[in-house]
Amino acid sequence: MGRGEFSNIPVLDVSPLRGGARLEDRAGTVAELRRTLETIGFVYLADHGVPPELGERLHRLSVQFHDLPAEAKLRIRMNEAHRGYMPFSTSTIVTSSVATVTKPNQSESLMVMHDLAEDDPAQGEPLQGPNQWPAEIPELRQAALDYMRAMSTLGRDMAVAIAEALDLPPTYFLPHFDRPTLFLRLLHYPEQQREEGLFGSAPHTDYGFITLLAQDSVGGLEVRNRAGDWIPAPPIPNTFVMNVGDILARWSNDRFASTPHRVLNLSGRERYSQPFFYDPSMDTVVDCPAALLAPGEAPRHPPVRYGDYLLDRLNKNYEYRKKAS
Ligand SMILES: O=C(O)CCC(=O)C(=O)O
Ligand SMILES: [Fe+2]
Repeated sequence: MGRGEFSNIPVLDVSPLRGGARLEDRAGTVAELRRTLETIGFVYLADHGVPPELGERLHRLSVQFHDLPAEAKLRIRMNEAHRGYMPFSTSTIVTSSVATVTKPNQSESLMVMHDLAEDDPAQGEPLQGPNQWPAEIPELRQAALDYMRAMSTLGRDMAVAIAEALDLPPTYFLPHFDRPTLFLRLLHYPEQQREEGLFGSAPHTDYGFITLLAQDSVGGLEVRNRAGDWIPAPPIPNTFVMNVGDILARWSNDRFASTPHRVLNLSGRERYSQPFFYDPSMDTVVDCPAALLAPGEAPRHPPVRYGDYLLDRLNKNYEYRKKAS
């Protein structure tokens, strides 16, 4: 199967990739992971070790949050540190390499990032600041933090497996995730009409390393193959959809595919989803490992500091940041 040639997204049992499994038990799963990240860039993770109650609890609280009156949500409107509530019609993906996007996404969301202690020396640096929690739902904070912790364990397991899939030492990426940049986005998509150029989430690729998505039972996520067909990525209970982001594609010298996807919620129901973006430390320099290059071959991209790259993308795509940049 060549790059982009797919008509469905496979389910991978990743229990052999969880911490502690022996190398010889991992080889088959790693090979399958390599194949699917090269050709599709998307895969469902089954038997991933994240307790289902954590995601279910967060989902219930996300529904409660989005049910709050607009004034309550707007009290925690997104801050300069990229944490808080994003109302409808405030993000337009102008950096999309995939489509000319002009209509804002039909979604609202609460953005949570890695939590910083008040006395953390990084406080005040770009994207390092306080999370904002709704006073009306005090349980949300702990539920989100518990979920992010469990998902970070899975993210780290996947970073090890991804290194193996690239024939790098298993620990290759770990120093780059010393202080990982984490985003948990609690998204709400109202039902929408079919209309030219109107999307819950317009066609885009993700910025970061990997995305681990939990979605409810409604469906609407679609992934583009090489022929230009949009392949559904329907909900499968107790799995996450994992996909390769642009910075992993770049790190891998484009061996792994950061594949365009979109959300269209034509179901007639409200849709909720919880993508978790597991990204490297802000200070990490993303540079193609020499081991991925043939003798004399040049890397396809110059090295970039992840934090600089990320700020550039965010400044272009989010209304609230445009004035500042
Ligand atoms: O809600 C979804 O299913 C996908 C969301 C997404 O693609 C994103 O937030 O990057
Ligand atoms: Fe995405």
